[in-house]
Amino acid sequence: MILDEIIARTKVDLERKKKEFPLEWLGRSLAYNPFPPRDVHKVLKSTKENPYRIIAEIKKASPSKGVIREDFDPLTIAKAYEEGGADALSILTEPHYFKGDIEYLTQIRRYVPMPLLRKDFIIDKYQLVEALVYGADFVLLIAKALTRKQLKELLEYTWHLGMEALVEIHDKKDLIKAIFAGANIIGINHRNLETFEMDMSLSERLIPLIPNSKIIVAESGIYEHEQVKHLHDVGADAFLVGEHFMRQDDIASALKKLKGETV
Ligand SMILES: O=P(O)(O)OC[C@@H](O)[C@@H](O)c1c[nH]c2ccccc12
Repeated sequence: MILDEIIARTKVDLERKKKEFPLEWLGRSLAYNPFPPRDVHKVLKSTKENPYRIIAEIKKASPSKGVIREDFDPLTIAKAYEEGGADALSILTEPHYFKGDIEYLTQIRRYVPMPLLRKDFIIDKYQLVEALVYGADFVLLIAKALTRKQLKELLEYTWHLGMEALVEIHDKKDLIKAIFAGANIIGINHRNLETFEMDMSLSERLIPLIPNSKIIVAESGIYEHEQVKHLHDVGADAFLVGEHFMRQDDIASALKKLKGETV
């Protein structure tokens, strides 16, 4: 199972990092944290003026597609996303399967003003402190990768650090976990992380079960404005889009088009 494999690899990396750079050291640098986390609720909640909130993803590769973008410069991509009007950015930091790098967070945070999501397989508080130190405003927590207790603990520690979390779900069981943990932002991933199968109707089936107060993010497999419109009609506030943008020459125009603007 690919999710288990990625998590096993993440654990190995984590043990190594904890030895090389213990949490106490990492925590110490926070006394001078130059990157205080910013509020993401306002940015992600759909409004009449700006109904389609876009979280634009920076991702070089994925386990299902291999390398998606050869000519990969995270800063150039971040600028194009800013120009296109992205509301937030999702930065893959997982190094082996997605060819990400935690340093991208800091580099991008210094370069563009949008809030940043650390997109990784978070299973330990250490990674949350790391996210904060490197400049993330919010983090991904995958319900399927965590027990109820772990999810709740990691979510509460995320808030303790002043950040927010996008809690990702793929079925009713995950949704119950997310609600139980108290998630404010719920992401519905149309892609099954264990089989890579896509189910674009998942949002319309799960959204009616989610309390109104939550911010809802539709994730994966989004490439055209019609989909965004439909997902917004069924209740999504924001849209997480990666591969479609990564395959464009003119990323800024693609983003505007996805929002339904004429370019
Ligand atoms: O590239 P896409 O199909 O637009 O999907 C983006 C994003 O949803 C996807 O990268 C993603 C969603 N959840 C994840 C969890 C881990 C890694 C990646 C993901």
